[in-house]
Amino acid sequence: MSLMPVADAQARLLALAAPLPAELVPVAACAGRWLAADITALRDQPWADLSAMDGYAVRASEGAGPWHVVATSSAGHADIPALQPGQACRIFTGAPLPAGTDAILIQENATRDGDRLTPHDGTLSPGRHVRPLGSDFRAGTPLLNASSRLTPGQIALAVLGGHGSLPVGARPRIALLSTGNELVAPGAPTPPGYLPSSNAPMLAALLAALPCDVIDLGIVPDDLAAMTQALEQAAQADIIVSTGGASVGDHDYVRPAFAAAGGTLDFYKIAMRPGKPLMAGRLGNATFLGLPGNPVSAFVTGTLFLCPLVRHLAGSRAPLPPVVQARLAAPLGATAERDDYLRAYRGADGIVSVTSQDSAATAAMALADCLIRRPAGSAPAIAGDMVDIIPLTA
Ligand SMILES: Nc1nc2c(c(=O)[nH]1)N[C@H]1C(S)=C(S)[C@@H](COP(=O)(O)OP(=O)(O)OC[C@H]3O[C@@H](n4cnc5c(N)ncnc54)[C@H](O)[C@@H]3O)O[C@H]1N2
Ligand code: MOO
Repeated sequence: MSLMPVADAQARLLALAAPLPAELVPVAACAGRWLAADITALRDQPWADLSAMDGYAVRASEGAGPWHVVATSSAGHADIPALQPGQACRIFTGAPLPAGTDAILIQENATRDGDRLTPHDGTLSPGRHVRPLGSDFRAGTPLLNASSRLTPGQIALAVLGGHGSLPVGARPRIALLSTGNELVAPGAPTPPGYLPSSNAPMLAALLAALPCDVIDLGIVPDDLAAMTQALEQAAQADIIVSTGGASVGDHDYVRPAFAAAGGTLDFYKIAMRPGKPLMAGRLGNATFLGLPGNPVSAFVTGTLFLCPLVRHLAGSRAPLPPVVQARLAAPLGATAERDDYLRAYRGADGIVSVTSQDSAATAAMALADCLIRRPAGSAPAIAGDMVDIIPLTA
């Protein structure tokens, strides 16, 4: 089987499943979700001409005063009587200006003696310290576009626009399966022949910044029947992810088990390093992603395939990780027939690839804050060359 280019494999993976249906979610739970519809303001903001300061509402044309303070306006009250010439209204931040006033004299700039109010100087322009009705937005104004990923600021805007719930893409459910007779649970004793299973906690951490629910189904032994049963059980989820058992060894049961469970494989083996034995397909209503077992390979393929799939199902229309250009601090060798995704970090003099690029080298991987993408067939690069990098952020 020939190796599939990374971009083709990403496109095929995303084509395997449509975004999940939208659901109406209370605003307090909408952070990081993708909007499923355009959002329009249901109210004017501010709802009236409001004071931006604590002080007195007056008529600016009477700037020299003095005024007679006859009323009080505070936030949460709407029925303030209209003022006559020569009258002022005590007012607090966020309160509506009475009819007949058009400016705020802040209290630090005035002297009050009983009901008599005198400004310290006579200059006051209309609109001073006033937030006019609808100056933030008017009812009917488009506020947010479908497919935006909701930020804290956008949530504030939607709430002030009158929305208590928003239509957002549903949270994909992701079932994780770790395969291998050699694996024990994190923190469990590791007698000779055993090692702690790190892939599921790593993937859960990778997904923690995305709106999704992770179900860790634990460690499955290298056994066709056990793996087949585990896959059938996992098919309740929207996405099934396995790690390990993806290669061609005698104990690599994931592909035969996937077939035995009734799955349809869409592609296998990608032209990338690390991550070559990646596979994807459909099993029932779930999309299946089989990641290689090496911890670094699982991390890189999790970043380039699993996270985009989750974003796509959750409603993102640009689910692939952004690629940016950056300057190399040190030379890099040529690449062969696969794209290289080098673990690297952004140093003071540019991008530095970590010392070991072995797909089992977790100590080196843990130093990385970006991946350098080097296409197959690249010539050697020297310090100062520009390269593509993928920042390792959610
Ligand atoms: N003859 C060939 N051998 C291999 C090829 C090949 O093309 N021909 N491909 C190599 C490549 S590339 C990779 S990547 C690995 C992937 O192998 P598997 O997906 O089958 O992974 P395993 O054999 O199950 O495990 C590999 C390695 O990773 C450790 N591992 C597995 N799961 C976990 C886990 N949850 N936490 C921590 N570490 C884990 C496992 O113990 C092995 O050391 O195949 C190459 N071989
Ligand atoms: O393609 Mo493998 O993931 O190099 O170790």
